[in-house]
Amino acid sequence: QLSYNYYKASCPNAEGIVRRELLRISLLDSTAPAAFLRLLFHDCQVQGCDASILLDVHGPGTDSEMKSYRNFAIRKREAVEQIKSALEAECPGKVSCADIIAMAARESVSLSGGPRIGIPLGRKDVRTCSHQRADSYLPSPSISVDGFLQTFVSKGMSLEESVAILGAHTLGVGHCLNIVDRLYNPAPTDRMNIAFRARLRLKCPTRIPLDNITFVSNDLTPGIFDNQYFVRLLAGKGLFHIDANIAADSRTLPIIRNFAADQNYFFRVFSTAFVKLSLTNVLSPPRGEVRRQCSHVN
Ligand code: HEM
Ligand SMILES: [Ca+2]
Ligand SMILES: [Ca+2]
Repeated sequence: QLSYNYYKASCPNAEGIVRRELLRISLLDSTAPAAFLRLLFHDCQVQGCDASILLDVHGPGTDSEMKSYRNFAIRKREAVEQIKSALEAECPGKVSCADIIAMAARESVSLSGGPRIGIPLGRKDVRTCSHQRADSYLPSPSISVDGFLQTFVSKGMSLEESVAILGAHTLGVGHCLNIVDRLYNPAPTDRMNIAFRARLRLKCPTRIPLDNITFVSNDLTPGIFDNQYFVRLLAGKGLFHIDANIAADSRTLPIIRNFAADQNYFFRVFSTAFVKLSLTNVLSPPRGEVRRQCSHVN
């Protein structure tokens, strides 16, 4: 059973240690918070929030999810291991890797200027993973609005919460290979701002896969958790198909307008959406374990 004070007796300073380590990591690499936030989504979206994405073991039925092309540019798995080591030093065998991913994502949001979000803890770590499952459950950047809504409504989110959670794209970057089709072969319905497209073409000069080394930021303030992402969507400056598509859909457009106009409102809805994301199909005893090392089952 999850609860807000799960580690009160077994590791009272768990959240403080995660915050301290995350700060240390982010001071060395200011792009780390974006990576941690994406990591939570990519963990929870495949099997549930169970740290399956951290497993390295390659054996029968346990291919690392990192083999999936959908996990392209996932970063900071090794930094989760660093946080884990700090926790093991203080309270060995107590804090699960799944909880560390959730806490690190939560701290990343507030560290970047976003809302402080309370999340229940007590997730356990899974013993299996499959890269095929990652292939089929992680969404493509050109997913339809219907597919996008289904993904999040199935986690108990409202329409508003589904739009808010995509506001995570206020942080971080996208690689050219994920946007070149919009730059060089756009659908007639694609309403990307013309000046924006011209600028992106300069940053992504060719459409060949070499472009996996070039990237552009998700919004103008990729290190700040704010509502700029929604402001930019209204100006035709969304990066990926799905970003642009929700700005062109009559169900989601009014919500984007509200978030662009009122950052506090976005923060409130994002917070409840974040909690729901972090509770996707969690394991609690007798299922699951607390790994000693996040990259390996015990
Ligand atoms: C239908 C849903 C989604 C799609 C299709 C999608 C797609 C993408 C793509 C293609 C990238 C760029 C990867 C790259 O080229 O480096 C990206 C980055 C990112 N996504 Fe999403 N995403 C979705 C939902 C989410 C959610 C729910 C979150 C978090 C709660 C999230 C957080 C992020 C972050 C923070 C980045 C930047 C990562 C970095 O800078 O390392 N995304 N997303
Ligand atoms: Ca998972
Ligand atoms: Ca931003």
